[in-house]
Amino acid sequence: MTVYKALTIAGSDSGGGAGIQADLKTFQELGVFGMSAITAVTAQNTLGVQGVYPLSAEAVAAQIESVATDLGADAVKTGMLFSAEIIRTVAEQVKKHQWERVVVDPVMIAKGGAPLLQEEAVAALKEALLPLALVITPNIPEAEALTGVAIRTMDDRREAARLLHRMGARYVVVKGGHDDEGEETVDLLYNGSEFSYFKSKRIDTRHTHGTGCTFAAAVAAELAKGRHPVDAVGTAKAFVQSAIAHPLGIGHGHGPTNHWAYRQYGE
Ligand SMILES: Nc1ncnc2c1ncn2[C@@H]1O[C@H](COP(=O)(O)OP(=O)(O)O)[C@@H](O)[C@H]1O
Ligand SMILES: Cc1ncc(COP(=O)(O)OP(=O)(O)O)c(N)n1
Repeated sequence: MTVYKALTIAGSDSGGGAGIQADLKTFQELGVFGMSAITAVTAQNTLGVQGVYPLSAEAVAAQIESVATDLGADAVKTGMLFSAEIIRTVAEQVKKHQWERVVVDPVMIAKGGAPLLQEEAVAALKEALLPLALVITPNIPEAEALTGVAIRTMDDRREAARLLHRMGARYVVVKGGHDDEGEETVDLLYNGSEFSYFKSKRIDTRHTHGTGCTFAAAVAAELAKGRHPVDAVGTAKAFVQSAIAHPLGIGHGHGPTNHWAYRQYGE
């Protein structure tokens, strides 16, 4: 039996909806063995982020080395990286282990407004990590912060995607969850020459905590199995749609998505 393996390098969400926890659940649901290197511990629940406790860059590097030198990884996903120092360490590790199937989810701010990346670390993300990404998955505010383009229209999104591709990411997905106009959510994908659009019915719900992590983790899981990035994005869109459409209804705020919905109910 071939065992496909994916490594997530991200923050821990004690509430289980986002971060490392969302990534590992998604890997498992898509039939991929999940491994983790934790960058920061957050005290977090459906009401917000109550605390952020970063690990040292040395601790992050040690976790990655442990995975790389024994188990290996077919794909790698990065999420909350918190500081420029951790970003540079992760970039060095990606290069050292010659990982190519790398998904960079440039996590900056939680939906409730809590910062998960220091402001001065945005430059390091652009310079050190973005050029190593096979797929980058910013939401609209993250694409704006990385490119300086104010995104109001689909044309603006295409412009931001072109710039992100020019910075070195081979496939750019500018997700549409924050564009609350229209009946559909549209994720735009750019491969350097053409655009494709992944559309689904917009679900009217407040239970969207962790959608971005779940989406990027699903892309990484599919890449780990050897899928083409475009097919991986298609599966990720269907996975997250099902996870939002079948909410668990837990917690008192913005609840987590349902990571087993895709397996249980399909798309
Ligand atoms: N209300 C919604 N209905 C359907 N899909 C959604 C909804 N909100 C977000 N999504 C999808 O969830 C994924 C994450 O989107 P987004 O909210 O833009 O990212 P983030 O969680 O990083 O802010 C995308 O595939 C997006 O299309
Ligand atoms: C530890 C941790 N990492 C990432 C996030 C952001 O997750 P995201 O999928 O963008 O979902 P929201 O926080 O925006 O609901 C996080 N919250 N915690």
